[in-house]
Amino acid sequence: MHDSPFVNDVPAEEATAAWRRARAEAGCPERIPEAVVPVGDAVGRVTARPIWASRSSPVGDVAAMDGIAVRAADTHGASETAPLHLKADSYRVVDTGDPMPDGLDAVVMREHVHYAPPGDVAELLAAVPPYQHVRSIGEDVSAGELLLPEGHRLRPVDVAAAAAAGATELTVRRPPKVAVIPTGDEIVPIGSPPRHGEILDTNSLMLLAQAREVGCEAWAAPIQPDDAEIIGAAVRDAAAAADLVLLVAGSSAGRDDHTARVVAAAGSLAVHGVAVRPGHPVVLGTAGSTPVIGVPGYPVSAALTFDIFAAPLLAELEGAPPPHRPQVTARLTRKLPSVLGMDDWVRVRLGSVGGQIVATPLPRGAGVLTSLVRADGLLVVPSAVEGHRAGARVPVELLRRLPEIERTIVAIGSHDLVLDLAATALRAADPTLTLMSSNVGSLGGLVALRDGLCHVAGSHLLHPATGEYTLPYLDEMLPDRKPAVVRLVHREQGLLVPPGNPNGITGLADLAGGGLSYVNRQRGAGTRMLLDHELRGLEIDPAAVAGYAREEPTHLAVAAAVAAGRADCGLGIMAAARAFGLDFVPVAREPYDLVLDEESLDDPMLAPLWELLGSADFRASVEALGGYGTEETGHRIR
Ligand SMILES: Nc1nc2c(c(=O)[nH]1)N[C@H]1C(S)=C(S)[C@@H](COP(=O)(O)OP(=O)(O)OC[C@H]3O[C@@H](n4cnc5c(N)ncnc54)[C@H](O)[C@@H]3O)O[C@H]1N2
Ligand code: MOO
Repeated sequence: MHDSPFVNDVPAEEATAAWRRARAEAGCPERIPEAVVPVGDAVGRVTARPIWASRSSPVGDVAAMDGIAVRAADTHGASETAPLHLKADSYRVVDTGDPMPDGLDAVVMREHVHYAPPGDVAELLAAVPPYQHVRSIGEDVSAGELLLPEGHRLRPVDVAAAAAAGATELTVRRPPKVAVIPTGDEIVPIGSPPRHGEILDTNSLMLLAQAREVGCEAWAAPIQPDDAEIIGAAVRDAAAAADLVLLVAGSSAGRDDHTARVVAAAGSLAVHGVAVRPGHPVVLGTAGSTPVIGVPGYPVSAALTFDIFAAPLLAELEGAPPPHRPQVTARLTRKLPSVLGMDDWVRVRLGSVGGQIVATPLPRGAGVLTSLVRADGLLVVPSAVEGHRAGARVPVELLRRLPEIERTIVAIGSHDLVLDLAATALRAADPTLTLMSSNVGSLGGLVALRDGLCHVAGSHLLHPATGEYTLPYLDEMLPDRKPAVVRLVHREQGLLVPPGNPNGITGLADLAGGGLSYVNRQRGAGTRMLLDHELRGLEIDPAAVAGYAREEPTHLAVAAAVAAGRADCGLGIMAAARAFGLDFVPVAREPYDLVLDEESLDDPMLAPLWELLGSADFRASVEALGGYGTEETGHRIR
């Protein structure tokens, strides 16, 4: 395997075991050395020894309330009808926390004491039991008691209790030291404007922050060129100073991918390739007696590699339990294919519909870091499972707190920028409210609504026979529901063309003849149905439109394709043209509606959305996007 440039994927568990054996053989320490630190600096550290109380807290009996200390026996028989009068020499005024005066064993709260003439006689209307309102010695902790075991990550309450129990210093594991080594001739530091072909070193930024987030001391070496000797020297230097080395990129089979060879030369190569996706070309090994991870360069792979391999090792070195995220069961809002033979780590957005958590898979590409940015959870499709059908119940690890997930309006269907605008406005007004919209096309949205997987479905489905939008589909698609329809906007659909409209395109009629290349939307997208409808009207055969078969999933993706010169035109909304500096040739004006269950109209969580749609400010900001009409925004049309 050492000589092969090819990645040889092994199951994650096997990889972990092989790496553990290699670390033991190389003499890697099982634990990080101990350090004695002042209690005040110990939060976040892991105890290397148990913490025993050397002092009781409180150190003696103390008053638990402001009032007077008395002898309980003296108060026998006191009642409303037979008030008891205590002279000044048989009680003492005390405040909370004062040591109990000798011979006195109970406290009467100030509120229950009346002073009778001559002013220092205390009148009690009730008897008190011994030790009323007294905190006795050791109530919190007694000398000799075990306060915390070894292997406990110290929290603010822990260090306070340790100090109360007599500790001034604690024996903990010092923070693990993590060295990050970015590699690659094309990698440039953050802050320098990258030229085409150059890549910003965002992985170092992220990996350092991930290491620090789990309590490590972390640093990054300078970016290393694609040179095995130079990288090897950097690995040896880092290994001499760190508890874990993260060698970034160069992990796969490219001409400049040296990681596996460098690690083999610096110590031992235990694993090259794990059956996880993303992140499969990961390298696990040692350099001297320091563990090394060859972190795949793609950002999502890099982030997940830290989670899957680095974080558990770092916890182990500190003698702490491995990191763990809470898990929930969620229903998938759409089908999720997955390859056999790989654990597939899928990023999902979550919401709660009808009391059930629903999960919408995000884009899978290992370079799509925004998929992790937007993720509320991680769903692992195990290697033996070939994906899931829509509606399937799946386990999801939470990346966001449940109460936030539960306050998420789930919009599925056709996507529109106005929904993004609404999402930001709703969040600005209420930081606990999220509007999540995911794009599966108008038809997909109505299917999700039918199956109870979303709150609202965004739709602009043209019904060719009637020329009406969305409404004619509802009885057919949602026979068991009582759908309501709220108008979001009218919007202008048109051809997105390069700036200056170099082909002089005037409308869809120009697609006849096949001289222009077109970029289409996916089946089920309202924009595609509009195209088909218009082509029929113009008697143009779709098969004769060059590029009809090329599909993009969103308006913005169509705009990006035109901007990059991959097509001469594509149908989309004006706002997408603006975003990419394209020209726009109007084709049609269509309504874009939100479809929902009638009873959802009264769902308090959705109320801020209806309020927003009625606000003049919001309408003005929609109009400012260009190509939108808001005269019916927020109107219920069914
Ligand atoms: N023939 C094969 N090609 C690839 C394979 C494979 O198995 N066989 N695996 C693919 C997979 S999966 C991944 S993941 C990547 C791993 O790439 P490397 O670790 O070899 O890294 P590079 O090729 O040098 O770079 C890839 C990519 O990573 C990004 N990158 C790299 N460094 C940084 C950094 N410091 N900050 C941000 N981003 C970084 C960058 O986008 C590079 O283009 O290989 C596939 N290919
Ligand atoms: O395995 Mo790679 O890490 O999918 O992108």
